[in-house]
Amino acid sequence: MAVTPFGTRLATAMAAHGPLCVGIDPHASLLDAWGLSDDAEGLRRFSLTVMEAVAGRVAAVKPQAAFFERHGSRGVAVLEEIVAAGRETGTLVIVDAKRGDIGSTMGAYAEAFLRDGSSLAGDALTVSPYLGFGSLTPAVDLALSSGRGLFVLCLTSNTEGHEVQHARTTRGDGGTGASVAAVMAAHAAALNADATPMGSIGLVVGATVGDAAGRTGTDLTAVNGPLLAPGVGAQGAGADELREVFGAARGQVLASSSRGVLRAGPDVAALRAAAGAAAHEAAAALS
Ligand SMILES: O=C(O)c1cc(=O)[nH]c(=O)n1[C@@H]1O[C@H](COP(=O)(O)O)[C@@H](O)[C@H]1O
Repeated sequence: MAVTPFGTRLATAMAAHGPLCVGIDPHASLLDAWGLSDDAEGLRRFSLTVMEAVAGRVAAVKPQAAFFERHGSRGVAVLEEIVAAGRETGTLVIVDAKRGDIGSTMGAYAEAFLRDGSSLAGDALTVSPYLGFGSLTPAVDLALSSGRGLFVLCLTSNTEGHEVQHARTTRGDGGTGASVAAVMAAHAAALNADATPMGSIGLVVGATVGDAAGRTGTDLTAVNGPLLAPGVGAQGAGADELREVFGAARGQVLASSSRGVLRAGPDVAALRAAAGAAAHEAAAALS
């Protein structure tokens, strides 16, 4: 039986629950604020509480791998539990591991995060294209053949990203070419061509980047794939910023908030209310 592509599954989830992804970022300070120990057991209780609050109620969750890896193998086992919980509850899981390496090694990362049967394989993976977009080919191939997706870093929410992402490439004749971000977006657009309602190769474009897409000549409307927008909430972006950054591309935006929602915990009802409010705000901003 043919698998349903990630882009289709995400579009359905966004239509049902609104354009919000809840980031699961168990910072040591949040574990402490929730009265949990900074160890694998605290991490597990934190993460399962977030899933209890939002699973089946938001379009996606995005566990940030570093916060699990810092607890060693027991932390990674908790990440596996979250991936399994997503599958059981029908909640899309974007594993935010930001992998990127030479193609032969990228193949192994793809096997870990995108292969059917791998305990770390959610529905999509964040990847870094800064070893060259072509180095991601093994991940692109496995994602597309398994009905999974990728979110390729394009214009990240941190200001340090400019020196790489806003830099101009050199044309064959030696003249100044497109920006690096625009080149990454064009690669994604090519992979998503003809997909409906949208393709499975998304981009990460921070909600904090202001008019960066325009300044770098990055055509977000042409991507025809999901645009993951972290930076909502704790990094200061809200409805106005989402509208400014995405303009006519706003229909494909999945706004992402971690601490802005997680700070409402550990009470499940309060977490659920915070996620609902964030989803409502994102929907209003992006409609
Ligand atoms: O890929 C990401 O998710 C990401 C890209 C980016 O440009 N900026 C960014 O903040 N993120 C992630 O999004 C989350 C933001 O968390 P909050 O600032 O707490 O909402 C973190 O897990 C970041 O690693």
